[in-house]
Amino acid sequence: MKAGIVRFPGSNCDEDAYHAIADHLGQEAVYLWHKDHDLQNVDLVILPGGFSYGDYLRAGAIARFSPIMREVIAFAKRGGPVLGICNGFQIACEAGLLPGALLRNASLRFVSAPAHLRVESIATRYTSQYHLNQVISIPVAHGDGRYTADADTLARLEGEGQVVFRYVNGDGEATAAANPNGSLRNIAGIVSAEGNVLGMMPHPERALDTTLGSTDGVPLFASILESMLAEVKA
Ligand SMILES: NC(=O)CC[C@H](N)C(=O)O
Repeated sequence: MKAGIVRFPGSNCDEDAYHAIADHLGQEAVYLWHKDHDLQNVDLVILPGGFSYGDYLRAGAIARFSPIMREVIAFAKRGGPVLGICNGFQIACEAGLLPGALLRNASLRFVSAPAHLRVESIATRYTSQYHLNQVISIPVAHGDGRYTADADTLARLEGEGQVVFRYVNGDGEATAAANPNGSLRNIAGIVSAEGNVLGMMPHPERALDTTLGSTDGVPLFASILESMLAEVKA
């Protein structure tokens, strides 16, 4: 598998994403500069976390117009897998690859803390290696993570099983206190209707080593590889 990690001015989780692919999965990883027009035949695009363009206007609102995004959007429309983490989720929403938007945290504060998530769907290429309803610990670090969408979109996401991760407490309950940013329905991550684009505010690439406090991000990257291998065999 060859993964492309997009670097925007202000990306700061690009090297962590590279580390996840190259060192944990042992797969090829390349950086894709935001001004490039060529995806270099990658099998997976990662839109990493950070503060692209300093989050000016709105997080992700400028990055969405970077030249590489035209290629990323075309890749996604062809069914190519795109993983948007944190700022990458914001960019994916701004680019129309995922429905809804990420607003300023309800607290108006940047939040950096471990968060419990419940895995709401294992029928995705990103979560097949988890158990359904598994409660995992993945860190969040954002100022603009409050997921919002209109009522029809929310109903569709819930009805079609597109809500993939929800903020919960340690007992797996989606309470208001467990919600770090005020996201509607405690939504932490969603997948596109076609299943190829996943956006999530928490950082699975920061939960791959025991020294960092959690290895609960490992199954996410393992799921991606597993789905690629299954496609090669098919
Ligand atoms: N770590 C991240 O990607 C978070 C940055 C993001 N732009 C924010 O909401 O603050």
